[in-house]
Amino acid sequence: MIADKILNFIDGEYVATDKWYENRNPINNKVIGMVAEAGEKEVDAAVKAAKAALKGPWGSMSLQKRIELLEALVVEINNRFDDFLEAECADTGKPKSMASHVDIPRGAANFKVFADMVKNVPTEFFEMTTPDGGKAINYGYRRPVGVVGVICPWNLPLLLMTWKVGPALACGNTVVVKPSEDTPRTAALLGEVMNKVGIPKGVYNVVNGFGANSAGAFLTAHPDVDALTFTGETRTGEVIMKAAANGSRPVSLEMGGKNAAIVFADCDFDKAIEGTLRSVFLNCGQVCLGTERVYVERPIFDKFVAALKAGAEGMKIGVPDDPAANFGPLVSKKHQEKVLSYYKVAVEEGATVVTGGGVPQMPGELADGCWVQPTIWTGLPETARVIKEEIFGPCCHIAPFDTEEEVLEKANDNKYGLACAIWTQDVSRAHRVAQKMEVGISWVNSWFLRDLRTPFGGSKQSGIGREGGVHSLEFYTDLKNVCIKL
Ligand SMILES: NC(=O)c1ccc[n+]([C@@H]2O[C@H](COP(=O)([O-])OP(=O)(O)OC[C@H]3O[C@@H](n4cnc5c(N)ncnc54)[C@H](O)[C@@H]3O)[C@@H](O)[C@H]2O)c1
Ligand SMILES: O=C/C=C/C=C(\O)C(=O)O
Repeated sequence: MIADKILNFIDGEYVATDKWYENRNPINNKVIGMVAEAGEKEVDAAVKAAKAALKGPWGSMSLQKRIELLEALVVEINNRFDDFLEAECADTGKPKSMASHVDIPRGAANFKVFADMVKNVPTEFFEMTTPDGGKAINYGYRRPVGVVGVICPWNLPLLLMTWKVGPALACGNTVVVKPSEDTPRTAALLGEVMNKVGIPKGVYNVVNGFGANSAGAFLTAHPDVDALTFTGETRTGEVIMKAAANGSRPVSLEMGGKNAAIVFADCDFDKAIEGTLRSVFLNCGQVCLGTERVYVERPIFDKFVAALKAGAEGMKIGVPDDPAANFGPLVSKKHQEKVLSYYKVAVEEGATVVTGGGVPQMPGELADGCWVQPTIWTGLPETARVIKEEIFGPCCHIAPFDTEEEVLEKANDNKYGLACAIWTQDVSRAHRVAQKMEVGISWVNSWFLRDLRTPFGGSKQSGIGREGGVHSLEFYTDLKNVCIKL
């Protein structure tokens, strides 16, 4: 059952407001619900509830009990798996075949991994000699940072929200989440799960709305929010960083990308094609780690372009319930307009359109949806806008290269530095290139293979800070030292 009213979740209660906005289904752009937009009053109530919860049962709860609650959350998310799947696919239009393997399982795993982490990771201890010939010991201990504001994007809504809420709660914080205005459903549903397993009131709060002059800006400006964690566009991250400067609050920013795939002639060709098809087209290209620039060593360039074209043309476009579909719509009309404007720019810049470049013909009411074709270009100079700017759509440019130095120069010539995929069977070259890439995450002969204990984040304008594993503990706790003279 898809809810037709999506409410805020404040202090354990669902809260309506007198301001509503439309929630649309991207497959046909039909209104399928109304979202209660939080104003300053509701954001303030959510932050106050989160602050009070730190002083209530949550703040005094033993670590063991907290871990048990997080483990219960994992079980309950899995019990409600189909509800989360329905909600996520209604908001995004993505194929259920994908969301049931990526989005929802990771929604649960993001609680499990950080419950294990806080159980198993020790803090540091140092013994020292003192000037009088005696001894002192030092030990570190971690305290929650407090109320964490969590600002989320729309591309992997549950996955990216729990990626921050999981460690925040594991470390004993409370949160106020601002989901993307386009995808509020799974964050709201998680409130039911929190209540069901007995997470105390006020620990998890959700406020709906937009960015500027709405819930996003009210949350980031609130003086009782102690830290801000954000995933989204680089320009928005900069605005949030400015807001965080008031009160010297810490920020963690996971932002845009313009990721390269580098394909050497010695690669396992079929695996490189299969991996690049995923990295360009998964989630209709709406993955921050996705490939939008492909560099292929010249001896296999023509063969690679032909095979990627065949793969793109073999994508099965369809609605979430179609079990064969592996390619859904973009998230909104606004995003469809943005991606199509880049399709136009590519042609104006002189690209050869290898495949796609427009809107697929869809039957009946689906014709009003946010569909675009999988698209491949060749023939552009490196200065072209579609090679430099993040599009966040199912498209890539493929260029040939002749030497390792040349491809490193080109792949690194971008303001973003999130991720890359390197395809080669030469192990020395794999390490060499991976380490020279100016990115936070290099995949070799794979893509989006995630071990949640590893550092995750972007270099250059793709981010500030790392989350994942112990790195999340660094952000979500205040590490203190106690020095004791013996
Ligand atoms: N690096 C990563 O891990 C990662 C992961 C996913 C997406 N992304 C990036 O996210 C972008 C797509 O997501 P998006 O379009 O939702 O991003 P966005 O920046 O437009 O919005 C993200 C969130 O910020 C909120 N927001 C906007 N303006 C705000 C303001 N002034 N104050 C407070 N909040 C504000 C939005 O309402 C939304 O909830 C892409 O650039 C993509 O690369 C990065
Ligand atoms: O769209 C961006 C994907 C980000 C993925 C993660 O943050 C993750 O896998 O933890």
